[in-house]
Amino acid sequence: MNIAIFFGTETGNAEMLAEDIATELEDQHETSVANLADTAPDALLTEGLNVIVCSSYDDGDFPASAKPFVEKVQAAKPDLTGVRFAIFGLGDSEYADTYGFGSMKVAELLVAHGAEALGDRPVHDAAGDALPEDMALPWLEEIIGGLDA
Ligand SMILES: Cc1cc2nc3c(=O)[nH]c(=O)nc-3n(C[C@H](O)[C@H](O)[C@H](O)COP(=O)(O)O)c2cc1C
Repeated sequence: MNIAIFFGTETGNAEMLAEDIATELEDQHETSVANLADTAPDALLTEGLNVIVCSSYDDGDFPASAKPFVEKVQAAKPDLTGVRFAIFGLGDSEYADTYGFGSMKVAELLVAHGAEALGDRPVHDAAGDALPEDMALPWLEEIIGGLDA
């Protein structure tokens, strides 16, 4: 399957996780990794799966590298019908009022333009003990397994 992995980051954690996901999947799938900052809305796959890894910043805002993509979607208002995506958030529960809001807002934006969200939207908590890859890889394998079935 073609799997395009996109990351929205401020300080690099989402990029590291995106690379880890690609490394894990590349034996069995065609994978690519791209920064949302360099991504146009029409780069989202309509065949295969889009995986988005996105952190949260400031008051539940998008991280810096996601902002250009969000602005492009808001300006172009693309029809994203046929685009399927799975999204994984990075956050910190110390920001209790805006925990995981960056990934939530990206998901809402894509769905508002017709894309389909697959699975739930886990959020890795930087204040917790779990490693992001230990959460993200089983989550994604389950989603991919559902598509292969
Ligand atoms: C200044 C600042 C603001 C943050 N704001 C939020 C927030 O509103 N909500 C949240 O869930 N996490 C917030 N975080 C936590 C980050 O999303 C988390 O550390 C994440 O792992 C960063 O990933 P990145 O390096 O890919 O940007 C904030 C972190 C910093 C340093």
